[in-house]
Amino acid sequence: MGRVGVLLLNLGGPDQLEDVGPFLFNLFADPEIIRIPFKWLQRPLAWFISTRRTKTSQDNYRQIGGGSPLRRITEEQAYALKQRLQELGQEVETYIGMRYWHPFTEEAIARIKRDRCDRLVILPLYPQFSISTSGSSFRLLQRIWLEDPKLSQIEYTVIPSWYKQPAYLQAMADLIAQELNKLPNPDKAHIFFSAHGVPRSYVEEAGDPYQQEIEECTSLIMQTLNRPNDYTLAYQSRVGPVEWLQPYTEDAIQALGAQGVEDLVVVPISFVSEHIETLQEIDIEYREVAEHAGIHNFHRVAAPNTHPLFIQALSDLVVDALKSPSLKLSQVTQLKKKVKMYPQESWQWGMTTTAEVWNGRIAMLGFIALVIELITGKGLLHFVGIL
Ligand SMILES: C=CC1=C(C)c2cc3[nH]c(cc4nc(cc5[nH]c(cc1n2)c(C)c5CCC(=O)O)C(CCC(=O)O)=C4C)c(C)c3C=C
Ligand SMILES: [Fe+2]
Ligand SMILES: [Fe+2]
Repeated sequence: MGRVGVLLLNLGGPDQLEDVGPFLFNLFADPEIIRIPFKWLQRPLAWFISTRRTKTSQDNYRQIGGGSPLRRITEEQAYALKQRLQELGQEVETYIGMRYWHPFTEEAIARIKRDRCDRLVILPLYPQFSISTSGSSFRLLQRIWLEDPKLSQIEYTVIPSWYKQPAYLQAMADLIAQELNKLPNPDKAHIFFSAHGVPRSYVEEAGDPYQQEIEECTSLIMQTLNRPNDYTLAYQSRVGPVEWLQPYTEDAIQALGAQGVEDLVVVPISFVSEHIETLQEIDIEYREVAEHAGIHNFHRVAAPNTHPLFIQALSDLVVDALKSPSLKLSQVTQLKKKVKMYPQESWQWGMTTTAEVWNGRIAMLGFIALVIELITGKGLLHFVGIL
């Protein structure tokens, strides 16, 4: 079979407080994260938003020890996966390609070339597909492949999403059961799935399958868990002025408090490692929301991290991918049906209707921003919540 590599894709996170600004710049400079129809505006806007957001974001990272644990945990997962595959008689080398921070995807590809891999399995560490996560990484890889003809020698296959994988569902069910079993009356607890949100337009206009995959994943986990508990699904981490998938986690927690729920068991559902959204947003911010809503027993289910069943899930995915016909990066968007990656075909240079509408919107926004800033001394983005 030759040399086999497994490329694990993830978002990346700042290792220390000084990294927060440049990390945020990389994130907002990604057109799959902020969709604007003018390429030239992307980087100035990314610079503007990241500069203004850095302090708030640093305060959050300070609360979890001054940096993201994502790199360390992803390295542990990569190591455990390699060990397990070795036990199964499958020698592989694992590589980590982060989208917005070290080790960058480009660095991983350089190592893959240096090691002369003949076969490569591309495995995003996101169980569900979203344009903003796996989609963005696939897009970047497609560009890297186009720019480097040598890469065409590597026989690769992509795993687009894997939220139905049985060992993954069992790992999630086991982690939930562990938390429920700590309670005096486990059946009474309300299980609260908190998924990372995306803007509603991703699903409704761009055809992102994310919401459907999250919903299906949640019910599959509940079936696997096989307990009588009530459950809710809500979406966290909204940023910016537009509407995101609803219900929002904070609203749903308040509604449950008003209904008299006393025990809440929160399950982070779109990530497979601890990071700022679990350690800070859920454990600190949403715990406080729950407390105010009268829910005093707030519990959080651990992320899969290196749970043996989760590592088994990853290794099963790799073994299956090596046996199946290969799936190319260009085939993923077709497979995910009508997903429209940025830039959408209708967005062209010149005076197209879309460009005209956007020119008008931007001019109007600039004017409103100026008036607000003159009256209040604060910029518009402060009010729309992005800063
Ligand atoms: C499935 C997971 C994720 C989706 C979907 C997603 C979409 C998405 N995110 C932003 C903006 C931000 N994300 C930030 C951090 C962050 N996001 C994810 C995962 C998903 N994002 C993770 C795992 C992390 C944390 C990494 C870490 O440091 O541990 C941040 C930075 C943190 C902050 O300032 O709040 C921003 C900003 C958008 C706009 C978006 C969809 C369009
Ligand atoms: Fe995010
Ligand atoms: Fe957040």
